[in-house]
Amino acid sequence: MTDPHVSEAGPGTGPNLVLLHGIGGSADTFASQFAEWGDRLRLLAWDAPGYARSADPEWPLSLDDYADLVAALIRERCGAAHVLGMSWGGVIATRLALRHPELLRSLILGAASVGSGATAAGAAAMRARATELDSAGATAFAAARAPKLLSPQADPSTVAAVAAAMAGAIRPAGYRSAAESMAATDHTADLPRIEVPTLVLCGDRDTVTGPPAAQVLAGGIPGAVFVTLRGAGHLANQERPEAFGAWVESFVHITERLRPRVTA
Ligand SMILES: O=C(O)CC1=CCC(=O)O1
Repeated sequence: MTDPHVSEAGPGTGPNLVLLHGIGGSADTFASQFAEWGDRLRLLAWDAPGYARSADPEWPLSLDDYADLVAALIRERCGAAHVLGMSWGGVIATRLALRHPELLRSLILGAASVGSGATAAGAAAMRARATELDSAGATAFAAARAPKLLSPQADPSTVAAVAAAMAGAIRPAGYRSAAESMAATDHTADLPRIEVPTLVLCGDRDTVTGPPAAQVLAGGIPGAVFVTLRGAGHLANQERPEAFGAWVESFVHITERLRPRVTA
């Protein structure tokens, strides 16, 4: 497989922050974070295989495959990193923390869940999405999906921008592979094994995963910090970038100070 596209910014000295987009996104859905942090954090955001500028996967990838690709990216580009995943990206980041904990300085989960495989209905709904994309096409699919990802207060121009970005990012091969990896995953029993400092964020107006799914993560991961962002829907990093950014940047710097653990 050809290497996925990675958008990069920031000082080579770090701290390094890897950004993993959701199932309807791309590296560009972190535009606000690039604008805010680009001069003080080293940012690396991929277009997952089959999304935006990255080539389609030759076969469907498992969640282990996605996590191992991110692990390879971190090893090649920066050695170790803070990892922020939104939604599906958060599910990949969780698997990365389980499989390659030595590569993570911290784990930051935005609008994430344990995976759609936690319930049979969730898994079926996720698989049905890929079929819907096949039949509707990217533009109509994204136009229908975008309003559900923002709070009811979001202005129409934000909804239109989210729809346009999604339509430009998604293709059937990438989306189907992502949806299948979500549908096949339930991390509930694995959460207590996560040893990486973890921040869980979610918008209080998120009706896709929302506070209940975030609370399962925060309750299951030892020592996790849990933050609810008022007025944000599922795409909290796009809808409330200032509040989202303040929490994430603060957590990155706090966890940087946890190391090295030098004994006196
Ligand atoms: O498109 C959506 O419904 C939002 C979403 C679910 C999983 C993910 O990554 O994004």
